[in-house]
Amino acid sequence: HLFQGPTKEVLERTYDVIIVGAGAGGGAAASRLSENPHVRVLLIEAGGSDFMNLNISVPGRASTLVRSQFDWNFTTVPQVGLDNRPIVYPRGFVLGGSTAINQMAFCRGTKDDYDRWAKVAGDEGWSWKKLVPFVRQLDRMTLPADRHNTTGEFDPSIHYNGTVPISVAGFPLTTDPRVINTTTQLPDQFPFNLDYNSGNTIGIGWTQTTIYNSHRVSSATSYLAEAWNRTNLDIVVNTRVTKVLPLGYESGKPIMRGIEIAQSASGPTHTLQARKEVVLSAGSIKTPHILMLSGIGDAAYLTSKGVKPLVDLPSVGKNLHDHAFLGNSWLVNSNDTLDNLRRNATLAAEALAQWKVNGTGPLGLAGGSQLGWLRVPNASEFFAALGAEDPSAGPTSAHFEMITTDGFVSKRVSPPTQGHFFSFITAVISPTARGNVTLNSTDPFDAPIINPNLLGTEVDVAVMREAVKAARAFVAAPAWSDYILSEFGAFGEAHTDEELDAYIRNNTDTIDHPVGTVAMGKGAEGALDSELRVRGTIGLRVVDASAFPFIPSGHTQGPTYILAERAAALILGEM
Ligand SMILES: Cc1cc2nc3c(=O)[nH]c(=O)nc-3n(C[C@H](O)[C@H](O)[C@H](O)COP(=O)(O)OP(=O)(O)OC[C@H]3O[C@@H](n4cnc5c(N)ncnc54)[C@H](O)[C@@H]3O)c2cc1C
Repeated sequence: HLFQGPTKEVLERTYDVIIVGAGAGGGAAASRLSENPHVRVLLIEAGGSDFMNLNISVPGRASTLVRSQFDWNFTTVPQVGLDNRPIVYPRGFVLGGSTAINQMAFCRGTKDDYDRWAKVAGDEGWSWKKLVPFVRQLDRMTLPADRHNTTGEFDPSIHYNGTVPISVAGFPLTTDPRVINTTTQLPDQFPFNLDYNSGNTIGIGWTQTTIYNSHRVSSATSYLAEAWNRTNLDIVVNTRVTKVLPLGYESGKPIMRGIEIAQSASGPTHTLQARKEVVLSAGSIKTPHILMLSGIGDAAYLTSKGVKPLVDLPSVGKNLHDHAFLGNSWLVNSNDTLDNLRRNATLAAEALAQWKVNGTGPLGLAGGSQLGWLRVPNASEFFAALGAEDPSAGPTSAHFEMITTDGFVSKRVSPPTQGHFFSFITAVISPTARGNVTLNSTDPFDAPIINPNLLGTEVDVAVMREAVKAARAFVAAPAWSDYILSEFGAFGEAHTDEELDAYIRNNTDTIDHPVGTVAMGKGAEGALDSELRVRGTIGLRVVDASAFPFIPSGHTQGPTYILAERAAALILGEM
C-alpha cells in the first residue's frame, strides 16, 4: 500500500523490516524481502511518488531532472582538483531514487571489481562467481524499441529473465557505424567487446540501458512495481528519516531498531520500531548523514559538532569517491545530430509525439549508444612513473571510460546555438582520490557538506589526460575522415600535457556515481561487516552504494542492485 505520509495506520502497524530510501538499494531490497509473505516491510521515501512523470519516463529528457523537484539539489564544496569550483551533485528524490533521474547506462562491473570486494570484506560471497545467481535475478535483456536485429550487439547467453528490463539503443544514429568501424580499423587500441557485462569490460561495445520500450526503468517501475500489490509491503513517501534510535543494549551494543521521522524541519516527529531490522538505503550522501546525526561515526568529530556519540565508527562518511566526467566535442560535417532536438521546438514536439504514439524515435535514447572501457597502455610503468600502484581492480577493469554522444556535451559550457557535434565523455573509472561527507549542522533538514574530491590526485588527472588522448586517437581513424571537422572550444586549444591538465581541471564535473561512505571491510577498517551490518550495533544494516569499499569500474546502479539482491538474501536467511 502507498501512503502519501506517515498516517495513523502506518504509525500503529508493526513491521519486521523498515527500509529507509527507495532508490536502487532500497527499492530492490523492499521488493525481494516482501516476496516472503511472512515478512512485513515498511519502505520510507523522502521524495514523492510521481515516478511515472513524463520527464522521468522519457529517456531523452533525463537532463531536465537535475535541479528539478526530483533532485535533492546538493552542491559540493569547492573541488581543489577542479580549480576550486563547487559542482552540482544530483541525487534522486522520488520513488526510484537516483534510478529515476539517472542516465540509464546498465553495467554490472567486472570480475576483478567484485573479487576485490570479496578480498576486502573477507567474504567469498561478494566474488563475481558467487554473485551470478543474484545477477540472474535482476537482469532481463529485452528487444530495443525499434525491434532491430541485435545480433552482434550483446551476448544473449549471459542475459537472463530477471526483474530489471534492459535493452541496447532502439534508435539508429549516423555515427553508430563509424564507431563500430573504428574497432576494426584500430583493433589494438580499441578492440570490439561484444558484451561489457561479461565480467570483462575492456574494449568498445554497445551500451546496455535500463530502458524498456523507450521508457526509463527505475527501481520503482521494476522492483517496486512487482511488489506493488503485496499486503505485507507499505510504502510511505514525502517522509524523511531523521535518525536511527537505540531501543536498548545487547552485549554492550545498542539495538538500533528505532527510527525518527518527520515531514519538515518544523513539523512533528514520530518514532517507529522494527521487529528485526532497520535498513539504511538512503544513498552515499544521506546514509552517512543519518548515521552521524544518530551518533554513529567518528566520536571525537561528532562531539565537536555537538552530536552525542553512540558508536565510535571513524570510517563513516569517509572514502567518498566518484567518477570524474569530461565532455570533449568536435564540430562535424553533418546536419543530422541530436543537437537539433535541443534547438528546434517543432522537432522536439514531433519526437515527443512519436515517443507517445509508437514508443520509438530519438527520445527513447539515453546518453550514448556505445561505451568504451580502456586501460592506459603499459599500466604498471605508467603508474610507477607517478609513484603509484595501478588503481584498477585488475585486468578486466578499466582505468578510463569513453562514452559516444551524437551531439554537444558539457556540464560546464552551455550548448552552442550553432554547429553540429560529436562528443566523447571521458571518465576516470578507477579513481584514487577520496573525499568525505561531513556535518553542516545537527539539523537533519540541512544538507551535509559533500566533498567527492574529484581529480584530487595527480594520478587521476594523468588518467583523464590519457582518456582525452585516446578520444583523439579514436576519431583519427579513417572511419571519421569525412565527418570530423575540428575540435571545439577549449578542447581544441589543449595540446601539451600542461594545457591538457588546465583544460581538464577547468571542465571536469561528476558522472554522478558517489560510493563508499559507509563501506564494508574487515575489522575496524570497515564501517560494515561483510554482511552489511553496521559495526558495533544490533539490528542495523546498510544496503546502498555507500557500502561499496571500492567503486566498480562501471556505472553504479547495476552494482547497487546486485548488492541489494545479495543483502535481501542475507536478511531473509536470518528471519
Ligand atoms: C544524474 C545521475 C545520472 C546517473 N547515471 C547513471 C547511469 O547512467 N548508470 C548507472 O548505472 N548509474 C547512474 N547513476 C548512479 C545510480 O543511479 C546510483 O549509483 C544508484 O541509484 C545508487 O543507489 P542508492 O540506493 O545508493 O541511492 P539512490 O538511488 O540515490 O537512493 C537513495 C534514496 O533514499 C532516499 N532518501 C535519502 N535520504 C532519506 C531520508 N532521510 N529518509 C528517507 N528517504 C531518504 C532518496 O530520496 C532516494 O530515493 C546516476 C545518478 C545520477 C544522480
